[in-house]
Amino acid sequence: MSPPHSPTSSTTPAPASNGASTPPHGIPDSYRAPLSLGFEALPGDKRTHEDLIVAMESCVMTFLAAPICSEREPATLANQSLEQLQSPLEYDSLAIRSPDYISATVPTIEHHFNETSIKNQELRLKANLHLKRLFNWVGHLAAPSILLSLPTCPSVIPEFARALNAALPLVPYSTIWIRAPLAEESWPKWNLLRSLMGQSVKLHLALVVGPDLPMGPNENVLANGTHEDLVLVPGSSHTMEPAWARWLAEPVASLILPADSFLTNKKGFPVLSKRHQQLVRTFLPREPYVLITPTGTSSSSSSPSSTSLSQADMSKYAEYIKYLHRTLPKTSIRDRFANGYMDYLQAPLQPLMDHLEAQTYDVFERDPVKYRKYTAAVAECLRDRTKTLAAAEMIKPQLVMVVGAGPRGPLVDCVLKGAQQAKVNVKVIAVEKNPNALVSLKRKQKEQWGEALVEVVYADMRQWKPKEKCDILVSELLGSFGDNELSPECLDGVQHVLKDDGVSIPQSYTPYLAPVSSSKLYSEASKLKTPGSLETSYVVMIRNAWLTSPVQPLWTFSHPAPALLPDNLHNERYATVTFDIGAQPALIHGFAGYFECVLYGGVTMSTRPDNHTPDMTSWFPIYFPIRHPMHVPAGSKVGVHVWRVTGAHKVWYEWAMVKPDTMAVPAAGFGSLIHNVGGKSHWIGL
Ligand SMILES: C[S@@+](CC[C@H](N)C(=O)[O-])C[C@H]1O[C@@H](n2cnc3c(N)ncnc32)[C@H](O)[C@@H]1O
Repeated sequence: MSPPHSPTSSTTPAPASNGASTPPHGIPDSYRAPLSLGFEALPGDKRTHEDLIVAMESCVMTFLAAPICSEREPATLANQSLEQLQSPLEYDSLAIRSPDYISATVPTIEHHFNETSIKNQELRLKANLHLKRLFNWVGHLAAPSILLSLPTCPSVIPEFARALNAALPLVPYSTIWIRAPLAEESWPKWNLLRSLMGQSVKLHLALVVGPDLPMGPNENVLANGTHEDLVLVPGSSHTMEPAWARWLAEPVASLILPADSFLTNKKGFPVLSKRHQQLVRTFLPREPYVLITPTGTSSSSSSPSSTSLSQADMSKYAEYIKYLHRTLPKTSIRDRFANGYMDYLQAPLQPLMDHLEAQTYDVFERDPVKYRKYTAAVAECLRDRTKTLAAAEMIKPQLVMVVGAGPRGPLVDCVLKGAQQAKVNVKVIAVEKNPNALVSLKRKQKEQWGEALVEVVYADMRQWKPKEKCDILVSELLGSFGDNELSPECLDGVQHVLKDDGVSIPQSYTPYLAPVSSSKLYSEASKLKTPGSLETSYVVMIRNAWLTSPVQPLWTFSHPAPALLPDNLHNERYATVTFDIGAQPALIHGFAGYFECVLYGGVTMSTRPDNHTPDMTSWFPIYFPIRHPMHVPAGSKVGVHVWRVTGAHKVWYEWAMVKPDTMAVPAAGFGSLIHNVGGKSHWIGL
């Protein structure tokens, strides 16, 4: 486990747990993410801003998107002079004229960046002036967001990116929503834009979910509408089609549903196809602004057409989306636990070097699943150890040592419960090095267990010299990456107390990893601005991300360790794993780590996304960033090299990502350099 620890940012709530975070309190079973639902008024709509707000409220919607200008923009700015575009806006030319209702309004802007304008110096200047003029007005109104379309032609994107960069300071309170169709060809363009803009955190996506949803080249939708080869949705137990998964890694602020993406049911009401429903249901828990837009925004176009929706129609669409939201599956225990901590980076705990706080232990103990697993493991182990004993020998209790017992000794309770289930006598010794935890542990011994049944010892397990050896050694010293809270080093130091045929629970553990694409995690780590923030691992409930390939194992630690070498050399590890990138190119931001643990025999615990122990909340995944996001083409490979290195007083990881098929020299843009050399940015104290 990893307990509560210092948050990496002062603005986010502080979490805690087994390499994990403090769970949110009091989220009811029925909790659902809130729904923000709005409609889009198109250019040329004659209604005033106030009329649109009234229409929005009468449909019980929460926001609207509407053009800033009252007239539809002509296709070019040829008829406007440079002087006109430099002068203040005319009151009559504006549709959004005051900050009234601005918090419920997303102004939309028709820009003029296209193949013609970028080749004509005057038109290019005009397109820039026009954008700045409107951004200036939006900045004046302090609108929370602005919506504008991704240029369709890739050659236009560098100029568009530069113009946006230049205009961003004019809208300090706004985020930019880039309207782009959810289509294969959109992603490289979006990726180019945000890369040119330096991964700006102000840039978000407004994804247009058109009538034709993309499908990967080798994918197959079965006759019953289900998909052959689903991928996991990070931070949940759900799956989705591979061609859509990459969008989960993007900062999707809004989901735009054009009216022509809906079908009409027998009663004449708009409904979505099964695939559309699955897609919308996957995104809804991420709380996007759902925007209904009139017919004509097909998946191949990023600009809306010009037919408005009647109020009666809008209400029908709104009702349907509300129905989808109402009927979302119940939030899982894990999701409720992690609510508010999704994508929130935390420094991994150091339970060996630091003394954990009371609140951290409280968090650990809120996960009944882990303790049920330990109880089952102890019971199975006790049965196995005693099945060949004669009745007379059964009278002598099995000696079980719980090392790192914590303040309330929940693992001691597991041992006693397991012994009861196995009908085997036990004697328990609980060892703890945290003096504050001893206070409550002693009290529990006195008031609940009794001194005859449970002995309490204040000691660092590595230096402890008990009089007798034990049958079973129980511990829980695991971090989000398995061995990253120094379970191997602690258990090596205490394995001399185990009889020759004694058993350690856990018996072994194995870290797993997968490349992760997540501009969110990367920008959160970059934002920290601490030296080495991109060479440090973070415990984080990963959600806004795409695992580009299935997880693979690195190495295994088994206990008792077969041989101990001087200077802890036997606990050094190196592994290299190669991942196939599927049918879509990706931008990799590092790798995500998990672990699997064999407690005893068939009793296991796992945080792997593909076989996570149901409802277990004790561990969040771990994120290892790379300094330079790595572009990988479809069908290529990514190699990850990880070292576990030990020194006299510390243990650390070093890592590098490379492209094994090109053998490109690691450098910015190709692959990462070796990170955290010598543990310079992050290490775990022995
Ligand atoms: C992750 S907590 C687990 C607490 C409790 N066993 C549970 O499962 O809820 C690990 C505990 O091991 C203790 N610990 C870590 N290293 C230790 C050492 N070398 N000797 C004794 N206790 C240690 C910590 O103080 C902490 O209480």
